[in-house]
Amino acid sequence: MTVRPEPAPPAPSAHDTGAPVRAGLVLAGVHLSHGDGAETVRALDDVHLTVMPGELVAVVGPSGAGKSTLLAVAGGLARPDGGTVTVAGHDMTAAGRRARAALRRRHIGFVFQSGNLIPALTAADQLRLPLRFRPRRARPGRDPLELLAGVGMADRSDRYPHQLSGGERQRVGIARALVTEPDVLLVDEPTAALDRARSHDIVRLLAREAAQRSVAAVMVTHDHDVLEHCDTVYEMVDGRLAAVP
Ligand SMILES: Nc1ncnc2c1ncn2[C@@H]1O[C@H](COP(=O)(O)OP(=O)(O)OP(=O)(O)O)[C@@H](O)[C@H]1O
Repeated sequence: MTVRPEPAPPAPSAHDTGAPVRAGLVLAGVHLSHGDGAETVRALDDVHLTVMPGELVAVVGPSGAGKSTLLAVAGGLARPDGGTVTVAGHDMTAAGRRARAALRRRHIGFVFQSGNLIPALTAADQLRLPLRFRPRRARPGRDPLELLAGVGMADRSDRYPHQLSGGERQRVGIARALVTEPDVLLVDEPTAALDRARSHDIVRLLAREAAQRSVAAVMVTHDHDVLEHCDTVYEMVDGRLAAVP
């Protein structure tokens, strides 16, 4: 695990071409408040974050610090009050609602706490669904069965969620998020329902996929055990994000 001071350094050059590598995700001066009047909560307070392709960033912090809000804004699910969010070079904050939804489907994969799978679909069909609904000009996507094999689920591709363990459901959830070949992966507490060994397996898998597929990945977690697999760790406190010294 390496810890990097904030703000992130300039993009490095690609070894083979000398071309600059474009950041997968950039949040610059992002603010967001919930509620109004005396009830206002500043959930994000001047947040800066740069995640390069291939990098797995962890965000830790106390309950209510703003971590889920950070993922919602990074994923274009919520619009910040100020600042910009850029995904694979596209300014999400400048885009209208429909354009933002298209950018989200084209460039972003989400992984949720417990997999969030659809009960009536087999593991393979969980992956086929987002491929069917991908927007025009999106990448063709990965082969669902190959991808399931890659996450250790080759012999369970025809199982339904209730026939899978918590760790297996999470593997399917990760594969589903990756099947559309996103530039950015946003991961919310992936180990919350898992034991220690499974938790390490899942975060190792996330780090491997991010590195091999040049995905910029952000994982929110309360699980300090798994931080060793992450490239950079940030802490969020009262809406402010800081690199962990
Ligand atoms: N829709 C909302 N309306 C009003 N306040 C909200 C809303 N969503 C979140 N908040 C408040 O914003 C702050 C940040 O919430 P957020 O869910 O981002 O925290 P978190 O760090 O993800 O917490 P946890 O670790 O418990 O999931 C909290 O004070 C929360 O109560």
